[in-house]
Amino acid sequence: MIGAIADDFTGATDVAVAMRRRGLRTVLYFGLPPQGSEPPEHDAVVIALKTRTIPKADAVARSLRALRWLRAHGAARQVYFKYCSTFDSTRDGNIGPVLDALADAMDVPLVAMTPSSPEHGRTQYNGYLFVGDVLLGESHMRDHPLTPMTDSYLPRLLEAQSAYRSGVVTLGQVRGHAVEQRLAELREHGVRYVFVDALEDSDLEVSGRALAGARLVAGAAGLAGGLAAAHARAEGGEPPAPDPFGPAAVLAGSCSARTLEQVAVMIEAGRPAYRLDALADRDPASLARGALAWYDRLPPGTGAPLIYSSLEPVALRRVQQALGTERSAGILEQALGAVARGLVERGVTRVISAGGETSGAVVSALGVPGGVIGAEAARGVPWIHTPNGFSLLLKSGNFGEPGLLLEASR
Ligand SMILES: Nc1ncnc2c1ncn2[C@@H]1O[C@H](COP(=O)(O)OP(=O)(O)OP(=O)(O)O)[C@@H](O)[C@H]1O
Ligand SMILES: O=C(O)[C@@H](O)C(=O)CO
Repeated sequence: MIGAIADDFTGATDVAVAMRRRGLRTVLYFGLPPQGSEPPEHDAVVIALKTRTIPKADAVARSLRALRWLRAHGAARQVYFKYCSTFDSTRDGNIGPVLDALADAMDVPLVAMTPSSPEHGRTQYNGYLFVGDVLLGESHMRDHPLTPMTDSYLPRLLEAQSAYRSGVVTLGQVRGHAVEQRLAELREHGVRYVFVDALEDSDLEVSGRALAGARLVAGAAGLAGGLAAAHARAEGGEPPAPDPFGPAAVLAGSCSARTLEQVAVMIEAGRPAYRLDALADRDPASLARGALAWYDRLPPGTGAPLIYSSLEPVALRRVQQALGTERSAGILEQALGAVARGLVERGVTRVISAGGETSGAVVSALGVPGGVIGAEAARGVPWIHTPNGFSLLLKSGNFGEPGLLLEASR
Protein backbone atom coordinates (compact mmCIF):
# COMPACT_ATOMS: atom_id res chain seq x y z
CA MET A 1 0.00 0.00 0.00
CA ILE A 2 2.96 2.38 0.67
CA GLY A 3 5.89 2.31 -1.72
CA ALA A 4 8.86 4.24 -0.36
CA ILE A 5 11.83 5.46 -2.40
CA ALA A 6 14.74 6.38 -0.12
CA ASP A 7 17.65 8.51 -1.28
CA ASP A 8 20.20 6.61 0.80
CA PHE A 9 20.60 3.23 2.45
CA THR A 10 20.58 4.18 6.13
CA GLY A 11 17.56 6.37 5.42
CA ALA A 12 15.86 3.36 3.86
CA THR A 13 16.36 1.25 6.98
CA ASP A 14 15.17 4.16 9.13
CA VAL A 15 11.93 4.56 7.17
CA ALA A 16 11.41 0.79 6.90
CA VAL A 17 11.61 0.30 10.65
CA ALA A 18 9.38 3.34 11.30
CA MET A 19 6.65 1.64 9.25
CA ARG A 20 7.33 -1.80 10.63
CA ARG A 21 7.07 -0.48 14.19
CA ARG A 22 3.48 0.58 13.41
CA GLY A 23 2.63 -2.95 12.34
CA LEU A 24 3.03 -2.66 8.56
CA ARG A 25 4.58 -5.72 6.90
CA THR A 26 7.56 -4.01 5.30
CA VAL A 27 9.85 -5.34 2.57
CA LEU A 28 13.24 -3.71 2.03
CA TYR A 29 15.22 -3.79 -1.22
CA PHE A 30 18.70 -2.41 -1.73
CA GLY A 31 18.61 -0.89 -5.19
CA LEU A 32 16.00 -1.88 -7.75
CA PRO A 33 14.72 -5.37 -7.03
CA PRO A 34 16.17 -8.03 -9.33
CA GLN A 35 14.30 -8.69 -12.59
CA GLY A 36 11.34 -10.98 -12.20
CA SER A 37 11.31 -10.81 -8.39
CA GLU A 38 7.92 -10.57 -6.72
CA PRO A 39 7.77 -9.06 -3.22
CA PRO A 40 6.41 -11.29 -0.48
CA GLU A 41 3.07 -10.28 1.05
CA HIS A 42 3.47 -6.75 2.32
CA ASP A 43 1.87 -3.50 3.36
CA ALA A 44 4.92 -1.41 2.47
CA VAL A 45 7.90 -1.76 0.16
CA VAL A 46 11.03 0.34 0.61
CA ILE A 47 13.53 0.71 -2.22
CA ALA A 48 16.90 2.01 -1.04
CA LEU A 49 18.66 4.13 -3.64
CA LYS A 50 21.97 5.96 -3.42
CA THR A 51 20.82 9.18 -5.07
CA ARG A 52 21.48 11.85 -2.47
CA THR A 53 24.73 13.19 -3.90
CA ILE A 54 24.98 11.74 -7.42
CA PRO A 55 24.41 13.92 -10.51
CA LYS A 56 20.86 15.23 -10.73
CA ALA A 57 19.92 13.51 -13.98
CA ASP A 58 20.98 10.11 -12.60
CA ALA A 59 19.08 10.68 -9.36
CA VAL A 60 15.93 11.50 -11.33
CA ALA A 61 16.31 8.53 -13.70
CA ARG A 62 16.86 6.05 -10.85
CA SER A 63 13.96 7.43 -8.81
CA LEU A 64 11.63 7.16 -11.81
CA ARG A 65 12.79 3.58 -12.39
CA ALA A 66 11.93 2.80 -8.76
CA LEU A 67 8.51 4.42 -9.25
CA ARG A 68 7.89 2.27 -12.34
CA TRP A 69 8.81 -0.87 -10.39
CA LEU A 70 6.49 0.06 -7.52
CA ARG A 71 3.67 0.73 -9.97
CA ALA A 72 4.25 -2.54 -11.81
CA HIS A 73 4.04 -4.42 -8.50
CA GLY A 74 0.93 -2.72 -7.17
CA ALA A 75 2.90 -0.91 -4.46
CA ALA A 76 2.33 2.69 -5.59
CA ARG A 77 -1.07 3.52 -4.16
CA GLN A 78 0.83 5.90 -1.93
CA VAL A 79 4.44 6.77 -2.76
CA TYR A 80 6.74 8.17 -0.08
CA PHE A 81 9.96 9.89 -1.10
CA LYS A 82 12.28 9.54 1.90
CA TYR A 83 14.97 12.18 2.25
CA CYS A 84 17.12 13.03 5.24
CA SER A 85 15.80 14.47 8.48
CA THR A 86 18.48 17.14 8.10
CA PHE A 87 17.36 17.79 4.49
CA ASP A 88 20.84 16.74 3.29
CA SER A 89 21.29 18.17 -0.19
CA THR A 90 23.41 20.76 -1.90
CA ARG A 91 21.97 24.01 -3.30
CA ASP A 92 22.28 22.23 -6.57
CA GLY A 93 20.86 19.17 -4.83
CA ASN A 94 18.59 16.37 -5.81
CA ILE A 95 15.54 16.62 -3.54
CA GLY A 96 13.85 19.24 -5.76
CA PRO A 97 14.52 17.55 -9.12
CA VAL A 98 13.46 14.13 -7.83
CA LEU A 99 10.26 15.54 -6.34
CA ASP A 100 9.53 17.42 -9.57
CA ALA A 101 9.98 14.23 -11.59
CA LEU A 102 7.88 12.04 -9.26
CA ALA A 103 5.07 14.63 -9.03
CA ASP A 104 5.04 15.07 -12.83
CA ALA A 105 5.07 11.32 -13.47
CA MET A 106 2.22 10.79 -11.01
CA ASP A 107 0.39 13.96 -12.10
CA VAL A 108 0.18 15.16 -8.51
CA PRO A 109 -0.42 18.93 -8.10
CA LEU A 110 0.73 19.27 -4.49
CA VAL A 111 3.11 17.31 -2.27
CA ALA A 112 3.04 17.64 1.52
CA MET A 113 6.19 16.80 3.42
CA THR A 114 8.37 17.37 6.45
CA PRO A 115 11.86 16.32 7.52
CA SER A 116 10.66 16.49 11.13
CA SER A 117 11.58 13.32 13.03
CA PRO A 118 11.21 14.12 16.72
CA GLU A 119 12.62 10.74 17.79
CA HIS A 120 15.89 11.81 16.14
CA GLY A 121 15.73 15.35 17.56
CA ARG A 122 14.62 16.97 14.28
CA THR A 123 11.64 19.30 14.44
CA GLN A 124 10.02 21.81 12.10
CA TYR A 125 8.51 25.08 13.30
CA ASN A 126 7.19 27.84 11.00
CA GLY A 127 9.02 26.11 8.18
CA TYR A 128 12.40 26.22 9.98
CA LEU A 129 14.22 22.96 10.67
CA PHE A 130 15.81 22.42 14.08
CA VAL A 131 18.43 19.84 15.06
CA GLY A 132 18.03 19.44 18.80
CA ASP A 133 17.92 22.96 20.19
CA VAL A 134 19.57 24.74 17.27
CA LEU A 135 18.63 25.69 13.75
CA LEU A 136 19.85 23.30 11.07
CA GLY A 137 22.20 25.91 9.59
CA GLU A 138 23.83 26.45 12.98
CA SER A 139 24.18 22.75 13.80
CA HIS A 140 27.11 20.39 13.11
CA MET A 141 25.48 19.87 9.70
CA ARG A 142 27.39 22.99 8.62
CA ASP A 143 30.48 20.74 8.49
CA HIS A 144 29.03 17.80 6.59
CA PRO A 145 31.61 16.45 4.10
CA LEU A 146 29.24 16.22 1.11
CA THR A 147 26.15 18.28 1.92
CA PRO A 148 27.02 21.14 4.28
CA MET A 149 23.75 22.77 5.38
CA THR A 150 23.99 26.48 6.10
CA ASP A 151 20.34 27.57 5.74
CA SER A 152 17.45 26.37 7.92
CA TYR A 153 14.34 27.66 6.14
CA LEU A 154 12.91 24.71 4.26
CA PRO A 155 10.86 26.51 1.57
CA ARG A 156 13.96 28.50 0.58
CA LEU A 157 16.13 25.37 0.52
CA LEU A 158 13.67 23.57 -1.76
CA GLU A 159 12.93 26.56 -3.99
CA ALA A 160 16.66 26.74 -4.74
CA GLN A 161 16.35 23.22 -6.20
CA SER A 162 13.01 23.45 -8.01
CA ALA A 163 11.14 25.90 -10.21
CA TYR A 164 7.97 25.38 -8.14
CA ARG A 165 6.84 27.37 -5.13
CA SER A 166 6.92 26.02 -1.58
CA GLY A 167 4.76 26.86 1.43
CA VAL A 168 4.18 25.94 5.06
CA VAL A 169 1.40 24.50 7.20
CA THR A 170 2.06 25.96 10.64
CA LEU A 171 1.96 24.10 13.93
CA GLY A 172 -1.21 25.99 14.89
CA GLN A 173 -2.90 24.74 11.73
CA VAL A 174 -1.74 21.15 12.39
CA ARG A 175 -2.93 21.25 15.99
CA GLY A 176 -6.17 22.97 14.88
CA HIS A 177 -6.73 19.98 12.51
CA ALA A 178 -6.73 22.34 9.53
CA VAL A 179 -4.07 20.56 7.44
CA GLU A 180 -6.37 19.61 4.55
CA GLN A 181 -7.95 23.06 4.44
CA ARG A 182 -4.56 24.80 4.41
CA LEU A 183 -3.24 22.45 1.70
CA ALA A 184 -6.28 23.25 -0.46
CA GLU A 185 -5.66 27.01 -0.01
CA LEU A 186 -1.99 26.69 -0.91
CA ARG A 187 -2.86 24.61 -3.99
CA GLU A 188 -5.25 27.40 -5.10
CA HIS A 189 -2.31 29.81 -4.83
CA GLY A 190 -0.13 27.68 -7.08
CA VAL A 191 2.11 26.25 -4.36
CA ARG A 192 3.35 22.74 -5.15
CA TYR A 193 5.45 21.73 -2.13
CA VAL A 194 4.26 22.21 1.42
CA PHE A 195 6.29 21.73 4.60
CA VAL A 196 4.04 20.73 7.48
CA ASP A 197 5.24 21.74 10.96
CA ALA A 198 5.71 19.05 13.61
CA LEU A 199 7.33 19.15 17.03
CA GLU A 200 6.08 15.80 18.32
CA ASP A 201 5.03 12.40 16.99
CA SER A 202 1.43 13.31 17.77
CA ASP A 203 1.69 16.19 15.23
CA LEU A 204 2.95 13.73 12.62
CA GLU A 205 0.05 11.42 13.40
CA VAL A 206 -2.42 14.25 12.82
CA SER A 207 -0.74 15.01 9.49
CA GLY A 208 -0.51 11.29 8.68
CA ARG A 209 -4.28 10.98 9.04
CA ALA A 210 -4.85 14.10 6.91
CA LEU A 211 -2.52 12.72 4.21
CA ALA A 212 -3.63 9.07 4.32
CA GLY A 213 -5.23 9.42 0.89
CA ALA A 214 -2.43 11.48 -0.73
CA ARG A 215 -0.72 9.75 -3.63
CA LEU A 216 2.72 11.30 -3.14
CA VAL A 217 4.14 12.39 0.22
CA ALA A 218 7.74 13.11 1.18
CA GLY A 219 10.00 13.66 4.15
CA ALA A 220 11.97 11.74 6.75
CA ALA A 221 11.00 8.70 8.79
CA GLY A 222 8.78 10.76 11.13
CA LEU A 223 5.96 11.47 8.69
CA ALA A 224 6.26 7.97 7.22
CA GLY A 225 5.55 6.73 10.75
CA GLY A 226 2.54 9.08 10.94
CA LEU A 227 1.20 7.69 7.65
CA ALA A 228 1.90 4.12 8.74
CA ALA A 229 -0.04 4.73 11.95
CA ALA A 230 -2.97 5.92 9.83
CA HIS A 231 -2.77 2.75 7.68
CA ALA A 232 -1.82 0.36 10.50
CA ARG A 233 -3.39 -3.04 10.59
CA ALA A 234 -5.33 -3.62 13.78
CA GLU A 235 -3.49 -6.83 14.66
CA GLY A 236 0.01 -5.24 14.60
CA GLY A 237 3.15 -6.80 13.16
CA GLU A 238 5.18 -9.90 13.90
CA PRO A 239 7.81 -9.50 16.64
CA PRO A 240 11.24 -8.92 15.06
CA ALA A 241 13.77 -11.75 14.77
CA PRO A 242 16.28 -11.97 17.65
CA ASP A 243 19.64 -10.18 17.41
CA PRO A 244 22.15 -11.95 15.18
CA PHE A 245 25.38 -13.45 16.52
CA GLY A 246 28.79 -14.44 15.17
CA PRO A 247 31.95 -12.47 14.35
CA ALA A 248 31.32 -8.74 13.96
CA ALA A 249 33.20 -5.82 12.43
CA VAL A 250 32.49 -2.10 12.38
CA LEU A 251 33.13 0.00 9.27
CA ALA A 252 32.82 3.76 9.70
CA GLY A 253 32.96 6.29 6.88
CA SER A 254 30.67 8.83 8.47
CA CYS A 255 32.32 12.03 9.73
CA SER A 256 29.19 13.16 11.55
CA ALA A 257 29.54 14.41 15.12
CA ARG A 258 27.79 11.39 16.65
CA THR A 259 29.78 8.85 14.65
CA LEU A 260 33.02 10.53 15.76
CA GLU A 261 31.94 10.06 19.38
CA GLN A 262 31.00 6.43 18.73
CA VAL A 263 34.35 5.76 17.07
CA ALA A 264 36.14 7.38 20.04
CA VAL A 265 34.20 5.17 22.47
CA MET A 266 35.30 2.03 20.61
CA ILE A 267 38.94 3.12 20.61
CA GLU A 268 38.85 4.10 24.29
CA ALA A 269 37.37 0.69 25.10
CA GLY A 270 40.48 -0.88 23.59
CA ARG A 271 38.94 -2.33 20.47
CA PRO A 272 41.44 -2.88 17.66
CA ALA A 273 41.11 0.06 15.27
CA TYR A 274 42.58 0.73 11.83
CA ARG A 275 42.23 4.05 10.01
CA LEU A 276 42.14 4.23 6.24
CA ASP A 277 44.31 7.17 5.22
CA ALA A 278 43.57 8.42 1.70
CA LEU A 279 46.42 10.93 1.86
CA ALA A 280 48.94 8.14 2.38
CA ASP A 281 47.47 5.83 -0.27
CA ARG A 282 44.99 6.89 -2.96
CA ASP A 283 44.32 3.45 -4.34
CA PRO A 284 41.16 1.95 -2.82
CA ALA A 285 42.21 -1.63 -3.56
CA SER A 286 45.55 -1.20 -1.85
CA LEU A 287 43.94 0.66 1.12
CA ALA A 288 41.60 -2.30 1.51
CA ARG A 289 44.45 -4.83 1.21
CA GLY A 290 46.30 -3.01 4.00
CA ALA A 291 43.25 -3.11 6.28
CA LEU A 292 42.57 -6.78 5.60
CA ALA A 293 46.22 -7.72 6.19
CA TRP A 294 45.97 -5.90 9.55
CA TYR A 295 42.75 -7.81 10.32
CA ASP A 296 44.45 -11.12 9.47
CA ARG A 297 47.18 -10.39 12.02
CA LEU A 298 44.82 -9.61 14.91
CA PRO A 299 45.35 -12.00 17.81
CA PRO A 300 42.25 -14.05 18.68
CA GLY A 301 39.91 -12.68 21.35
CA THR A 302 40.60 -8.98 20.74
CA GLY A 303 36.92 -8.07 20.26
CA ALA A 304 35.26 -6.89 17.08
CA PRO A 305 37.52 -4.47 15.19
CA LEU A 306 36.84 -1.02 13.84
CA ILE A 307 38.01 -0.01 10.36
CA TYR A 308 37.30 3.63 9.72
CA SER A 309 38.03 6.75 7.72
CA SER A 310 36.03 9.15 9.91
CA LEU A 311 37.82 12.43 10.62
CA GLU A 312 36.92 15.56 12.51
CA PRO A 313 36.11 18.67 10.38
CA VAL A 314 39.58 20.30 10.24
CA ALA A 315 41.43 17.11 9.28
CA LEU A 316 38.63 16.21 6.87
CA ARG A 317 38.96 19.54 5.05
CA ARG A 318 42.69 18.92 4.67
CA VAL A 319 41.99 15.64 2.85
CA GLN A 320 39.27 17.21 0.72
CA GLN A 321 41.53 20.11 -0.26
CA ALA A 322 44.34 17.75 -1.21
CA LEU A 323 42.29 15.19 -3.14
CA GLY A 324 38.97 16.87 -3.90
CA THR A 325 35.71 16.18 -2.06
CA GLU A 326 34.21 13.70 -4.49
CA ARG A 327 37.46 11.93 -5.20
CA SER A 328 38.37 11.42 -1.54
CA ALA A 329 34.83 10.23 -0.75
CA GLY A 330 34.93 7.85 -3.72
CA ILE A 331 38.30 6.39 -2.71
CA LEU A 332 37.21 5.76 0.87
CA GLU A 333 33.76 4.41 -0.03
CA GLN A 334 35.29 1.98 -2.50
CA ALA A 335 37.95 0.94 0.00
CA LEU A 336 35.39 0.27 2.75
CA GLY A 337 33.26 -1.71 0.29
CA ALA A 338 36.24 -3.89 -0.59
CA VAL A 339 37.09 -4.30 3.11
CA ALA A 340 33.51 -5.43 3.80
CA ARG A 341 33.79 -8.05 1.05
CA GLY A 342 37.08 -9.31 2.46
CA LEU A 343 35.69 -9.50 5.99
CA VAL A 344 32.67 -11.52 4.93
CA GLU A 345 34.97 -13.90 3.01
CA ARG A 346 36.86 -14.31 6.29
CA GLY A 347 33.71 -15.31 8.20
CA VAL A 348 32.29 -12.06 9.58
CA THR A 349 28.52 -12.49 9.95
CA ARG A 350 27.62 -9.11 11.48
CA VAL A 351 28.65 -6.10 9.41
CA ILE A 352 28.05 -2.76 11.11
CA SER A 353 28.42 0.26 8.87
CA ALA A 354 28.24 3.94 9.86
CA GLY A 355 27.14 6.54 7.31
CA GLY A 356 24.56 6.55 4.53
CA GLU A 357 26.90 6.90 1.55
CA THR A 358 29.31 4.50 3.19
CA SER A 359 26.55 1.96 3.80
CA GLY A 360 25.46 2.27 0.17
CA ALA A 361 28.99 1.41 -0.93
CA VAL A 362 29.28 -1.45 1.58
CA VAL A 363 25.94 -3.02 0.68
CA SER A 364 26.61 -2.72 -3.05
CA ALA A 365 30.05 -4.29 -2.66
CA LEU A 366 28.49 -7.15 -0.72
CA GLY A 367 25.83 -7.68 -3.40
CA VAL A 368 22.94 -7.72 -0.92
CA PRO A 369 19.56 -7.55 -2.69
CA GLY A 370 17.54 -6.67 0.42
CA GLY A 371 16.56 -8.09 3.74
CA VAL A 372 14.19 -8.61 6.60
CA ILE A 373 13.98 -5.88 9.22
CA GLY A 374 14.98 -7.16 12.66
CA ALA A 375 15.23 -5.66 16.13
CA GLU A 376 16.50 -2.09 16.56
CA ALA A 377 19.95 -1.57 18.08
CA ALA A 378 18.94 2.10 18.39
CA ARG A 379 15.93 4.12 17.25
CA GLY A 380 15.87 3.93 13.45
CA VAL A 381 18.81 1.50 13.32
CA PRO A 382 17.48 -2.06 12.86
CA TRP A 383 19.43 -5.22 12.15
CA ILE A 384 18.78 -6.39 8.63
CA HIS A 385 18.85 -10.13 8.05
CA THR A 386 20.00 -10.77 4.51
CA PRO A 387 19.66 -13.85 2.33
CA ASN A 388 23.49 -13.78 1.95
CA GLY A 389 24.21 -15.45 5.29
CA PHE A 390 25.13 -12.34 7.27
CA SER A 391 23.32 -9.48 8.97
CA LEU A 392 23.80 -5.77 8.53
CA LEU A 393 23.43 -2.81 10.84
CA LEU A 394 23.39 0.39 8.80
CA LYS A 395 23.73 3.40 11.06
CA SER A 396 22.89 6.92 9.98
CA GLY A 397 25.71 9.31 10.73
CA ASN A 398 24.05 11.07 13.63
CA PHE A 399 21.96 8.25 15.09
CA GLY A 400 22.47 6.23 18.26
CA GLU A 401 23.99 6.79 21.68
CA PRO A 402 27.79 7.22 21.93
CA GLY A 403 28.12 3.54 22.95
CA LEU A 404 26.11 2.15 20.02
CA LEU A 405 28.92 0.84 17.79
CA LEU A 406 30.69 -0.73 20.77
CA GLU A 407 27.53 -2.35 22.14
CA ALA A 408 26.19 -3.57 18.80
CA SER A 409 29.48 -5.30 17.99
CA ARG A 410 29.82 -7.19 21.29
N1 LIG B 1 38.82 10.89 5.76
C1 LIG B 1 37.93 11.26 4.83
N2 LIG B 1 38.27 12.13 3.87
C2 LIG B 1 37.38 12.51 2.92
N3 LIG B 1 36.13 12.04 2.84
C3 LIG B 1 35.74 11.15 3.77
C4 LIG B 1 36.62 10.73 4.82
N4 LIG B 1 35.98 9.82 5.56
C5 LIG B 1 34.78 9.69 5.03
N5 LIG B 1 34.61 10.48 3.96
C6 LIG B 1 33.44 10.57 3.12
O1 LIG B 1 32.44 11.34 3.77
C7 LIG B 1 31.15 10.87 3.38
C8 LIG B 1 30.35 10.62 4.64
O2 LIG B 1 29.06 10.39 4.25
P1 LIG B 1 28.16 9.24 4.87
O3 LIG B 1 26.83 9.38 4.20
O4 LIG B 1 28.84 7.93 4.79
O5 LIG B 1 28.06 9.64 6.39
P2 LIG B 1 26.97 10.60 7.06
O6 LIG B 1 26.60 11.68 6.11
O7 LIG B 1 27.50 10.94 8.38
O8 LIG B 1 25.75 9.61 7.23
P3 LIG B 1 24.18 9.86 6.98
O9 LIG B 1 24.03 10.21 5.54
O10 LIG B 1 23.63 8.54 7.33
O11 LIG B 1 23.80 10.96 7.89
C9 LIG B 1 31.39 9.58 2.60
O12 LIG B 1 31.25 9.83 1.22
C10 LIG B 1 32.81 9.21 2.97
O13 LIG B 1 33.47 8.43 2.01
O1 LIG C 1 16.51 10.88 8.13
C1 LIG C 1 17.61 10.63 8.60
O2 LIG C 1 18.25 11.40 9.34
C2 LIG C 1 18.26 9.34 8.20
O3 LIG C 1 17.32 8.35 7.95
C3 LIG C 1 19.08 9.51 6.97
O4 LIG C 1 18.55 9.71 5.91
C4 LIG C 1 20.53 9.45 7.14
O5 LIG C 1 21.22 9.41 5.93
